[in-house]
Amino acid sequence: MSIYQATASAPVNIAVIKYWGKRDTKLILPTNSSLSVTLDQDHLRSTTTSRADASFERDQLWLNGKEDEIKPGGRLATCIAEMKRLRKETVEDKNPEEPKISDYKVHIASYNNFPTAAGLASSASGFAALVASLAHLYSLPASPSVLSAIARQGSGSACRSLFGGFVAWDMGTQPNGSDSLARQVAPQSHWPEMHALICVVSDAKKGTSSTSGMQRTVETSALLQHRIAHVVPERMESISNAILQKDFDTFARITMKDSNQFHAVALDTEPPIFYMNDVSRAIIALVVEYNRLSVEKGQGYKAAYTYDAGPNAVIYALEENVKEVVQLVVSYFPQKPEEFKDVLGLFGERGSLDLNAQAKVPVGFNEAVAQRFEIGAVKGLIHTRVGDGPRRLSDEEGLLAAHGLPKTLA
Ligand SMILES: Nc1ncnc2c1ncn2[C@@H]1O[C@H](COP(=O)(O)OP(=O)(O)OP(=O)(O)O)[C@@H](O)[C@H]1O
Ligand SMILES: C[C@@](O)(CCOP(=O)(O)OP(=O)(O)O)CC(=O)O
Repeated sequence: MSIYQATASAPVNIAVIKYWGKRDTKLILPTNSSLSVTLDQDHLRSTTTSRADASFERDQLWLNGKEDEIKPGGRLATCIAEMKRLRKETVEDKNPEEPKISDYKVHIASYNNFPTAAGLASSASGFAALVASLAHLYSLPASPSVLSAIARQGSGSACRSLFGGFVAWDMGTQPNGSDSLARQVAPQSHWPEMHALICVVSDAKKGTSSTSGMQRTVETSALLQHRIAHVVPERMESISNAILQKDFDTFARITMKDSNQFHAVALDTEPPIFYMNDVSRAIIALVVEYNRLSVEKGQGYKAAYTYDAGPNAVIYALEENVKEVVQLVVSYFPQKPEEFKDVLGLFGERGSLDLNAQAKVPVGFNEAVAQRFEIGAVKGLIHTRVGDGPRRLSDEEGLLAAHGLPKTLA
């Protein structure tokens, strides 16, 4: 008897032009286009196994070993139903020899190798991995662009995780969402020197979810309307060009301005929404001073901070400058030795990184721009880089056991 099963992993993406606001909350159609960098799934990823079987009684999903309810009409149910529809229409109806597995219920097990719902974009990698694994299970001829329209209905930002590299989500104009799709601006190989340092300020579940926060902004913020009409269209074009020309200075300026404006529209919401805290703002001060010094030396901007709907910072920097940026952050936010994940081996045997440094800042750096914090203010640093899109994994890497329940429950 055949086993119909597939496993895929998908990356996280962190936007540099932020998506914030929906014009259609059911189809998840945004009020502005957005653009992100896909991060390397060697470090942060969601892995999902899907299986279809005639014996299954209902669609079920386990996230990190715990069953997550698939609410009728909810986002998970919509994505699964859309994938079954694609299987039926593009495979089974066209070829009667194909098994009618779109009629079977599915069991899905997923695992995030980083904190879920902590502002580290788990919904993005999660829905991208879900859609990618179902696409393999159903042997769909669908392109990443078609799949992006389905992942979008799980979580808007998830549509961008269907591609590697630098990815735009074009807002589209059609009421049915047919042109609200992700598109690759440049592949990972175009600018592999683009690295990212994630400063984990908090890995707790956040107070105001992106979904409810952005709707409140749409309903109450006049500044958001200005952003949508007059700011984002031009920024989308300028940052795409900066990426194509590998112009880090322009990339950094736009990235930081857009993060600032996103948090300004959050503050302009009624009641106001605050996602950043004192630690977030101190990291901004460090990056600003670091760039000031670099511009003074005639070298342009060398680091760019960005914050999503939470206090964690993501700092983009070119590979050649990452060591300096890490050292700077660690000088103000000392780390426990085990909490700096030097996954790319930047510091060898940690020879040149002083995890408790008091004053390891570049010459000329104004140390008064921020106070020095205690161990634990930044709970960990994750160094990663631009990465590729979803990957199909082997059956050995599957998360479901023979009986169709997660291996972790077996
Ligand atoms: N691997 C996964 N498979 C399916 N769904 C997932 C997966 N990971 C996360 N999700 C869904 O995404 C939700 C978390 O999304 P939420 O937007 O609250 O947090 P986040 O994605 O970490 O933060 P943000 O999107 O603001 O950066 C989870 O509660 C779950 O419903
Ligand atoms: C600040 C953001 O990270 C907001 C992400 O919002 P979500 O994609 O999580 O929202 P829903 O579509 O309601 O699921 C910016 C971005 O990723 O572009």
